[in-house]
Amino acid sequence: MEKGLYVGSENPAKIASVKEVFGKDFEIRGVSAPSGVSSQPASDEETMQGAVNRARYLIAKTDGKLALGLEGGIMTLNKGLYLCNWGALVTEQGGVYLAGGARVPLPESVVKLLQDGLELGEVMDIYTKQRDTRKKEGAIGILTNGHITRSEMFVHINLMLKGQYEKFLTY
Ligand SMILES: O=P(O)(O)OP(=O)(O)OP(=O)(O)OC[C@H]1O[C@@H](n2cnc3c(O)ncnc32)[C@H](O)[C@@H]1O
Ligand SMILES: [Mg+2]
Repeated sequence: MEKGLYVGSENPAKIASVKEVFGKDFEIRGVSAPSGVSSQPASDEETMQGAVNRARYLIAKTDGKLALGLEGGIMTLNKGLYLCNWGALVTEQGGVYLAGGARVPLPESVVKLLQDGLELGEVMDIYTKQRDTRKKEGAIGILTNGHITRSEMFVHINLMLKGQYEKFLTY
């Protein structure tokens, strides 16, 4: 039987990114897992915690050899709001690997709607007049004119997680 890697999400953009990086060596299973933080994390700390919580939940609840949490959020820097993303890979033995993703400033029109209490996913749908932006190119795709999609951004995070995990195995 293939080794199982559980991803704490049913979002196709997240699952595709994990398949791309870990799919050769693991059977990838996407299942929703509670982040244990706000549905719209508002700092690096909270976003990272959401990723860790999702992964820890799945390593405890499943027979997976590895569990991976990916979390999107926003954070403040120099009075501006930025998109941020974190990934956490947790092993059966309880080891935790962390990696942070790309950050870009959020335009004022987006910030205004976030301050009204909307989630970034909802704001991006209003902004683009489309549905489910978060499952497609994501905020990062919209803000970078399609040069980096949400899935590609998570691929980068997953590669950083995979690399750290591999390094650990060879120590
Ligand atoms: O189903 P899950 O795995 O929860 O996936 P999600 O799309 O809701 O993503 P997160 O929970 O990781 O993100 C937290 C919130 O931030 C929003 N968000 C984060 N990154 C985004 C992106 O690149 N594009 C659109 N929305 C994003 C998302 O819609 C949520 O409201
Ligand atoms: Mg969510």
